Amino acid sequence: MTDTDETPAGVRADDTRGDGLDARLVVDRGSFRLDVALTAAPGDVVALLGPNGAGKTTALRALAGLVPLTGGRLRLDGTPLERTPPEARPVGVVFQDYLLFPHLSALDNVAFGPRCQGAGKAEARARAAAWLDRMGLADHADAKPRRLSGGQAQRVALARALATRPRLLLLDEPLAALDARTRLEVRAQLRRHLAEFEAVAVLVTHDPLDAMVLADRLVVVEHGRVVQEGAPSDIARHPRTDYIAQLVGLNLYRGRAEGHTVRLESGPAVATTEDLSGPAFVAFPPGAVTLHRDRPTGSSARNLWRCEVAGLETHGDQIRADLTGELALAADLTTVAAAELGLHPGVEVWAAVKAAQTHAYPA
Ligand SMILES: Nc1ncnc2c1ncn2[C@@H]1O[C@H](COP(=O)(O)OP(=O)(O)OP(=O)(O)O)[C@@H](O)[C@H]1O
Repeated sequence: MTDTDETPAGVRADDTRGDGLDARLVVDRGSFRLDVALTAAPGDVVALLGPNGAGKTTALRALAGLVPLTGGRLRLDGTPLERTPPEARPVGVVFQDYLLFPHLSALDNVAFGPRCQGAGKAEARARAAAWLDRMGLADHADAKPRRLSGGQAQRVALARALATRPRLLLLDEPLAALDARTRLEVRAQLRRHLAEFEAVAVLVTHDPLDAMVLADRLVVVEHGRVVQEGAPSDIARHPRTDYIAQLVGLNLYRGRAEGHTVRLESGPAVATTEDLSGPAFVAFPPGAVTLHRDRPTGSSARNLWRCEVAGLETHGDQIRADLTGELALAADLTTVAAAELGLHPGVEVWAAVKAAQTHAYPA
């Protein structure tokens, strides 16, 4: 081990966290240094989020063994992997452009992993067929990648990664190659597959919505360092940097859509302009919320909630208010507006959001 493998105070040096991922990834690339600690329990979906050049892909490649660690540690289910070559790691990777073998059918692409792990041809193909079936692609088993749509190719790539029964699933910008409409559909499917996945999944994205919808926990990386991590809603309401306030500035809730309304799992209903039915997410930016001390009259906003100010934080020339009450949400307002409203923790406010400023997505 190198001198960068420090043990945090209070943690025993031989504590290997038997289950899941326990990593501190230190990678030097010229003048760039990545130094990121990542831990996750089986079943966790962690999103690495950050701007271009932050080091997300480097972290993912280090987990896969495609770039060597300069220092730190990498343990999966208690087993050190630093010296294990990529092909021998129990790790499945879905690359951004999928990297399917063009000359192989979808079935043989998926069977490739189990074959490499020593499965016989028939068994590998049977496993591959079962995965394609699970992905709703049984009818496309014989298709070559060029005949698959973007969404289908993405599912084949996911099936190929999962067919090896990885203990760590890595996804590099899994939705980036898709057009906006396909993306909605594939995001919802990917979310379901990740929810069923029993080991650790780490995905890299610079799309905050993908990160918030797909992951249980966000790890925000800037300049090779973790600047904040936590549950998506906590980060949105308590961003630690101006950059994160802008990046993860999204109020996002789960519920059930019926026409132009999404009834939230815990809380009120949110009016939207989208017409959906079934499980859905609904989101709106903190800037779309207007706050009032008295119940507004004559407002065209269809969404109106009684809230209390839990906290206020300044980000640049904006103030982010953390609100609790009928609905927990973040609201951005100017410092002048905050002063005029006399906002401080404990003050009761009405929060209004126009239906046109919310967006609903299938979940
Ligand atoms: N092969 C390489 N050799 C040297 N430096 C590299 C190499 N690949 C990436 N880097 C540098 O490492 C840093 C992190 O890059 P990385 O691709 O990990 O960032 P990222 O967060 O994934 O960005 P993006 O969202 O643009 O993909 C950048 O400063 C980049 O210039």
